Amino acid sequence: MVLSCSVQKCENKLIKGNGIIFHRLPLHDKELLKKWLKALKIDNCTPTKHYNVCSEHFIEDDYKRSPTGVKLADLLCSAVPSIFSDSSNAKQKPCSLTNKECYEPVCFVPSCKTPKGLPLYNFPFGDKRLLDIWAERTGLSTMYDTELYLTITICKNHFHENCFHDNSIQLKPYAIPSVNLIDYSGPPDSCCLIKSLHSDENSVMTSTGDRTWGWLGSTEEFGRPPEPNEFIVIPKSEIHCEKYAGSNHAAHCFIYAENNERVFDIYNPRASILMQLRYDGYFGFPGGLIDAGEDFVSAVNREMVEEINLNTTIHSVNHDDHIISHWSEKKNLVLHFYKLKVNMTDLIEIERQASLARDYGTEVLGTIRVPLYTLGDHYRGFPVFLNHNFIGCSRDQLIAALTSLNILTPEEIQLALNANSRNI
Ligand SMILES: O=c1[nH]cnc2c1ncn2[C@H]1C[C@H](O)[C@@H](COP(=O)(O)OP(=O)(O)O)O1
Repeated sequence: MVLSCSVQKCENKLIKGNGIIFHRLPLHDKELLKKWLKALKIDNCTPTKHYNVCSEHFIEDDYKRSPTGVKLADLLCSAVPSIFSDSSNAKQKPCSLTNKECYEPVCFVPSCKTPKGLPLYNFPFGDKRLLDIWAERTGLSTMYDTELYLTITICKNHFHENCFHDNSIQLKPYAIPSVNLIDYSGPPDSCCLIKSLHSDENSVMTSTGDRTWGWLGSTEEFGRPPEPNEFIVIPKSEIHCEKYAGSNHAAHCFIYAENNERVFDIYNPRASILMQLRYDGYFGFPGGLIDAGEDFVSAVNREMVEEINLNTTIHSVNHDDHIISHWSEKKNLVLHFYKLKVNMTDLIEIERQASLARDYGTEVLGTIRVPLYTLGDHYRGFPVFLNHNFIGCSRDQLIAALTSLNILTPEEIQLALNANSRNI
């Protein structure tokens, strides 16, 4: 069905490139709605969201402007339609959005002077959440029917180079604009890795074109077994530097409590540390990928709510809790690691709450404690644990945290690393 203007005698329709856009009745604002209904002479009807008023019924001044004065597609919150074919009081020129400063074939972004011939991209009108991010970053309201975005384009100059398939102008599936935008000043993003964006499971492919991964598709390569020395430590002072701006980032957390209560009457556990069994069979820490526009600390706190149901009003991580960051050039992935110290009573409560988490049973198959002691054969206990499979650089993170927090001495760690089942 073609969207058309509901105003009497107006025959405007949504046609790509005609520059006419449509507005719904302001159903959320009673006072304003009354004014619209009166102006539209429909105050005796029940207003519905299917009533559309085209831009021909508004004056220029009804529209918002960017800081540089370019007219936007968004109405001011006081705007009321006032131009009708039988109207005698139309003092100003009607808003004809066909003018070239905003609409095709130019880039929608305010103040962008698209050089001729630069590729233009349509808004992702098929994906509501992705659309919201594009809209927020370009200063466009998402109040409209998504069809309206067909008339608006954004040029190549607003995407980081990592948003494109190799040597092409084809955008990757979850690319988001992040460059040269007045309404966005965060780091340049390559791709938006918000899981819930992956709405059409079957269409999500891995980088090798395999369609069997559902919404894991776009991130599955991060979980591939690392090559020796693939992850290198990056100095704290460099984690925000330009070099890593186009990388994907993830943040995970070392939750621990001091615990010297003897196990089996003999072993001192030193500390209780939480790790988790992941959906892919690896051990890892709670945490995850950083969403577009999110900072590392907010991301790790959010992920801990999703994965272990952490009550972040009681326990949360802040910037000072950073332990270490690693980078894999091959995966274009930066992994940040934080600490969260709690007392034993709280740690037990965190374990209890974990089974109520949103991701429990799907991404997370259980919370575990790391055995830090070594049994009488010098192998079972911590050495065996270190021989399991760990995701990403989580084994290195575990060792870095144990060392930097003085939970085990470097010698104790080395002993465990050297311990070998062949010696028993
Ligand atoms: O605990 C970890 N330590 C270091 N790297 C990790 C850890 N867990 C995962 N990773 C790596 C490898 C993963 O593919 C990416 C993304 O993390 P993940 O937790 O899987 O992210 P989501 O929950 O899917 O957002 O980081």
